Amino acid sequence: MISIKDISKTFGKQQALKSINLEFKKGECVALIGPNGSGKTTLIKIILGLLFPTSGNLTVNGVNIEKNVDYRADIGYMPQMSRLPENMTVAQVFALMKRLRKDVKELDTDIYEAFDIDGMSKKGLGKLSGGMRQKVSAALAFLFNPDILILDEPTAALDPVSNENLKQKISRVLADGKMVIITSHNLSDLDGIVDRVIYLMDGEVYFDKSIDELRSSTGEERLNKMIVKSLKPQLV
Ligand SMILES: Nc1ncnc2c1ncn2[C@@H]1O[C@H](COP(=O)(O)OP(=O)(O)OP(=O)(O)O)[C@@H](O)[C@H]1O
Repeated sequence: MISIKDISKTFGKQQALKSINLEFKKGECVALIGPNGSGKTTLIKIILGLLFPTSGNLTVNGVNIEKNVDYRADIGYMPQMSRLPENMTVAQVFALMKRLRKDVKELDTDIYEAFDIDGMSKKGLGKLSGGMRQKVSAALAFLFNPDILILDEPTAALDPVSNENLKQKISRVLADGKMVIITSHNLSDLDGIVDRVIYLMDGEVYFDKSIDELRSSTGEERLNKMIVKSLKPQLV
């Protein structure tokens, strides 16, 4: 579905990504984790076409993304910091997005309903709490039934019930054959939903392993313990 070949990205003298090679397949839920500044958001932005790589090649469903940007319609993105237009109400932003995506006939309103977006529809986006903003971003990410979901720290501001609602929704879309890439520093949020872990460090893939491999190599059941045991002692 997504094929990343030799992708590097530099910002001035800072090399944010160093020759990354990765393949993402249908139905996979991949955790993209690593320390602050390891390159997770840069990689996500490159997949989304929001940043161009300095070198390398990226194809989505076989199409080189530099040649065709239509692939973006197949990706639902929940950013770490949503840049929502502050002067619009919640209702207005959903109306606008629906007008822009008239091509999508079947909307997925599960998260919209679970998060009671109607209940905040008259509020201005600039007046929402952090958790409310995250709920609006999540509802928008799922709304147009994308094949690929990219969720950057999706649970950081969510209350426990909403967090659980989101996890259940992720499991359902995976069962439908969609692909999910998720980043989080809170590894317990990823327990039970991810089936592969990519650990980035200093812009490089430090390891890329399935949960089954991690379980058998570490003898642990919880993701955070698997990760700690998989890192060299000096890095823990
Ligand atoms: N627009 C930019 N200009 C200059 N440097 C940048 C820019 N964006 C990212 N970087 C640098 O690239 C490196 C990787 O940053 P990135 O945001 O991808 O890390 P991250 O793994 O997402 O971190 P975090 O866990 O803190 O969100 C960092 O050293 C960062 O300072």
